[in-house]
Amino acid sequence: MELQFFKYQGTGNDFVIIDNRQDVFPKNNTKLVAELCDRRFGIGADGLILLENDNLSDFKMVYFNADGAESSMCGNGGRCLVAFAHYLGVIEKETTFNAVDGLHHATVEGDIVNLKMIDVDKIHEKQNHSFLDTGSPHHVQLVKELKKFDVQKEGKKLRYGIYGESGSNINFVEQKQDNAFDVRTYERGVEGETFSCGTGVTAVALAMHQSGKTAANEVHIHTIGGDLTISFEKKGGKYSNIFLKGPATQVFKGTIACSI
Ligand SMILES: N[C@@H](CCC[C@H](N)C(=O)O)C(=O)O
Repeated sequence: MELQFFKYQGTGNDFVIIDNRQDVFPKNNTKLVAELCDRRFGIGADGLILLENDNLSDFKMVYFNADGAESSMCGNGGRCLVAFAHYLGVIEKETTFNAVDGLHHATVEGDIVNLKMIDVDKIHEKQNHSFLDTGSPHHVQLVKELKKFDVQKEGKKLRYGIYGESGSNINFVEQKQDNAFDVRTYERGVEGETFSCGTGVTAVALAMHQSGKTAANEVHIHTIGGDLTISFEKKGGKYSNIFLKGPATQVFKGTIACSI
């Protein structure tokens, strides 16, 4: 059958998006998801997202990594799905939608989507890194000369080495100004470096604040694929009102033949 799809990107983190309100997509077909995300034999993407009906909110987000497995929250994917819902006319400029980590509020202004992330009250600070969950698990580590850093090799080593089979996403960070950081991320489920990771840069902003590298409540992050801003409040050891803001755009749409 012919499957209609849309391709979106948020700071270079790219996704195949499918309108699944009529329940047309076989969610348990891991092989099909991986094939659609394949950059040579499929459409090509870091992940695939379904937009579905939801009883509690405007729509539901179902996220799969490029390896075909359903996974935890994707921040850039969430921003792209909000842009898609706006394009479809499912929402106007404001929304609340349901995702694997709970309800998310978001606003759309042109191609800028501002997405509220889950509260964070646990940041594990180790000798040379931090670990926290911003909807997905993230290792955050400062390095020197980030541009030259071997993200693929070191990311892969840590992803399995410290965190076992379930793994973690691995973020390498270089501070540029008091409130500005460059970040490169190795994503589990993609098993390689992506151009940007939304839950990852959110984790970086909070970890840098918690460790005293910045006192700012609005942090600017530069990734390979573009710039994102993270704002938050901290009260009694808990980070809340965390917002991830940046561009999310439709790249192309089409149909693909698949045997489902
Ligand atoms: N690219 C994402 C993170 C996607 C989930 C991640 N690969 C995982 O399985 O933990 C983002 O923008 O947050």
